[in-house]
Amino acid sequence: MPQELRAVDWTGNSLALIDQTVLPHRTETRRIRDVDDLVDAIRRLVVRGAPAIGAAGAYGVALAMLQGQREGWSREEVLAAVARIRAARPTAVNLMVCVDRVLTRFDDGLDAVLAEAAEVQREDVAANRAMGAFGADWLLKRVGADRPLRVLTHCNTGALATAGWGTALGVIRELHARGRLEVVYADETRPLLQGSRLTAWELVQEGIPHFVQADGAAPGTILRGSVDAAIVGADRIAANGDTANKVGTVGVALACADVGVPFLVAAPTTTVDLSTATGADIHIELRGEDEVLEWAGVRTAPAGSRGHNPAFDVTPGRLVTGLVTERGVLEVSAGELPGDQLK
Ligand SMILES: CSC[C@H]1O[C@H](OP(=O)(O)O)[C@H](O)[C@@H]1O
Repeated sequence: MPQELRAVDWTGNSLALIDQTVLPHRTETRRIRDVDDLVDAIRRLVVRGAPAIGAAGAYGVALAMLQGQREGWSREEVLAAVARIRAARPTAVNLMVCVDRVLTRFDDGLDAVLAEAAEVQREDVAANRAMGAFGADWLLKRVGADRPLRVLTHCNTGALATAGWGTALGVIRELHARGRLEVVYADETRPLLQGSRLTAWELVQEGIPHFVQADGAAPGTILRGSVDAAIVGADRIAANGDTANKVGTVGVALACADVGVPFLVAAPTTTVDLSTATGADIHIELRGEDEVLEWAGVRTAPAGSRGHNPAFDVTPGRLVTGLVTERGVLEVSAGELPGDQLK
């Protein structure tokens, strides 16, 4: 079942990545043995989602060590290769945090690096399960437990985006498991359709009732009173609660604020970056123009049009009702996050 699938897995001498660029129509696994192939896989979103690319980066340290053994690299060349993995995408802080954590074991050897990477993966699944319970408890208490809930989500935050279970989709899974979920509105999430291709795939596999909707439908769905809450993931959370997440998220948050619908962000503490003061300091990845000018290789915009393609936007902390982490739910108001509860 999808919640148990592993978007990232270590095979003993290579990384096995579910190729998320071909889902839902094909389920294919890519075997990655070289650093350049891992960097490419992260950049093309073969593997994607902040915690999942964090796990891939963690095992990437071992991958660089093994390739270095095969190709006779110096220590400096191995570390330079790891730096390329660490820099493969700029916004999701999990990639840097997880690579840096595993690098602390570098001089203890390959087995120690692999053990640390496996711990990163185990901890992420445990964090997601805890978030699911905390988030479901909070929603049922806040919105009321007299009927099942209608929840909106954006992008994909499920098992595919993590080491397992999911963050925001993990909360949705928990509500479903408790019989407290009526329906999910899943934003298709242009331009790469993580919602209609990946979230929908995970929901269909588990029989979770849902609608796929255009991103542009989300504010109207919220303002018309069709959802009880919105819950999304995150790629980097600044010290004041400003949250970088898939582009289109801030529109959901603004609509929720306008009508008083709770807007929750679900993310492990590895996504919180207390060294980044505000959302203005978060590097937002600008991706290729063609992703918005064509689909499946077919040009949709006229020749002569340019594409503006920020992969993320920043939701101000003042719009975040609550931050769900493995430590519990923080009611976020404008101002500093309680760092002592997040690290
Ligand atoms: C569980 S974090 C998922 C997070 O990552 C996604 O971005 P991308 O698909 O570009 O890796 C999106 O922002 C999700 O909320």
